[in-house]
Amino acid sequence: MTTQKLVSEIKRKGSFLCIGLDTDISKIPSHLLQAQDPVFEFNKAIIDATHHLCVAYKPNIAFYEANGSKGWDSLQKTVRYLREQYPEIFTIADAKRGDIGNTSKMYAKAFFQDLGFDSVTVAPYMGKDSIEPFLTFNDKHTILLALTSNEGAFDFQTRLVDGKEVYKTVIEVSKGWQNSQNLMYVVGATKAEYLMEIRKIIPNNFLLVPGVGAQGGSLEEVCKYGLTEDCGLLINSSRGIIYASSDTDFARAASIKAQELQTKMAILLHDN
Ligand SMILES: O=C(O)c1cc(=O)[nH]c(=O)n1[C@@H]1O[C@H](COP(=O)(O)O)[C@@H](O)[C@H]1O
Repeated sequence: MTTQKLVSEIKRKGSFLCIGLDTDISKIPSHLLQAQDPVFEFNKAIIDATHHLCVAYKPNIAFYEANGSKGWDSLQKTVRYLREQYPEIFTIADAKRGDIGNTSKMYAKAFFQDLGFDSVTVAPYMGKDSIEPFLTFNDKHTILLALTSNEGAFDFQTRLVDGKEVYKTVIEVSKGWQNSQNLMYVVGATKAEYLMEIRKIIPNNFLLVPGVGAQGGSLEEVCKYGLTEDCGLLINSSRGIIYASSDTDFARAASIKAQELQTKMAILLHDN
């Protein structure tokens, strides 16, 4: 999907919500466990109930890999379902990959070609040649971890090296790579106070912002410095939406939570 198309969907829906499909088999309502593929049935119900309120879904690959080949099957079915039923939705493989060039080439093939995701999250630690294979795909997006939402972000990312925070160096250097127009960046909602500085370096790039809801980040705080003319934000919530209820009404409960965020987003977009 092109960035232009993503922006037009954001404007059309009045939403920059990304729903995280961190589908944990141990948290799925018990009535679904008799289904042949409970994870897919859960995802399908969540998607059907919320697709009009969000612009993106982000399956976290760990939750699927943890179920072995069955998990990979559930993932494949989920992405196929999204592409066929809701082709206007932006899909994110939250895989946090990145390796030497020929290995990254295989990761890029797996997520962009085989599974058909629009984007994938990658870790910048191994540098340019570990990211370039992802960037060569047209109309696919590589989402680089910049400043993450967790406490461990302070271990390396905010450390000064040659007088500059490591996360700033990651953003500045990656901006110079070939096909860097295909880059988006992860900035945790719990780190909203850093966004003014980040926007000075990348005034327009899209940011994937996880950490509202369960991790305590604030939507309003993120928007204060993160919003751009073209929105420039995808705000993710996973547990706060998909586990709003553990009963038979789980999909409806998820749509109520998504609606709460979408309503706030529509106002923020309007006032921007
Ligand atoms: O890359 C991510 O999506 C990510 C980066 C980050 O800095 N923090 C973070 O929480 N995430 C992911 O975003 C999701 C957050 O889930 P909730 O805290 O349940 O909303 C999880 O899938 C995390 O793996």
